[in-house]
Amino acid sequence: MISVEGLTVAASSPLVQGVSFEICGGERVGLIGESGSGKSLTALALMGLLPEGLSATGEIRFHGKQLLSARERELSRLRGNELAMVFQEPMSALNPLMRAGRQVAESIRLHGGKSRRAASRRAQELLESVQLPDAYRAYPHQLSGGQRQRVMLAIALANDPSLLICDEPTTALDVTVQAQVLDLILTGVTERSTALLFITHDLAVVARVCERVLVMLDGRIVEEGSTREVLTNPAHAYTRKLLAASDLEVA
Ligand SMILES: Nc1ncnc2c1ncn2[C@@H]1O[C@H](COP(=O)(O)OP(=O)(O)OP(=O)(O)O)[C@@H](O)[C@H]1O
Repeated sequence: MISVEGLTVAASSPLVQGVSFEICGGERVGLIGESGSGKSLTALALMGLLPEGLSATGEIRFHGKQLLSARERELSRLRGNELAMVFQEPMSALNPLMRAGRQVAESIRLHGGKSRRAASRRAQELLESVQLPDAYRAYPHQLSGGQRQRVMLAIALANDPSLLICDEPTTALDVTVQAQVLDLILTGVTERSTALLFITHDLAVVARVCERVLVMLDGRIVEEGSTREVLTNPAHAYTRKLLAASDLEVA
């Protein structure tokens, strides 16, 4: 479904180097590694959203299409439709002046060609599916951090994407809220057979959510395997260090 081959992201020097991996339809893959290891830049390169001044080389194929050489018009057609992303900070991704329900509905209308009425109805259903039945008319500032992140999830899943990328979606939330948002992500992708690339530095989250895991260090993938394999029998010294530093108990 998506395959990344020799992805390098560079400013004046390389920040991500020769990264290769594949994600199959419906597969849930974790991307772990310490701060600055290149996880977010890898995700942004997949979305075609790298900050100015950074350039990507290599190959990213999504359903056979080359993304790195795709025109912006093609990429924006894919984003929010086939390819969706949830960021760490929902407030910066939401429009503060637009009611939550309308933001979900707009995302449906932009890609789905539904009538205004049908899109509003679907937006309400999506808000119910993330357990926010009363949020349609709320503005983002009237919602809590966890509620905003659930609105973002409803927007990201609105058009049944084939790949959802989550970049530390629960890091800014309270622990109890984290678990709820994680469950909703898991349910949302499972129901749709959406593949998931989940970026986190929390191994417990990986153990709960992901079937396979990629470990990044200094811009490269240093280990990959099934979550169980990597967490019970890590091959790379860095992965062993990550495991030792976590309080994860792997049976
Ligand atoms: N716009 C930019 N220009 C130059 N360097 C950048 C830019 N964005 C990120 N970097 C650098 O690239 C490296 C990788 O950053 P990235 O954000 O991908 O790390 P990360 O693994 O996602 O970290 P975190 O867990 O803190 O989000 C870091 O050293 C960072 O300082």
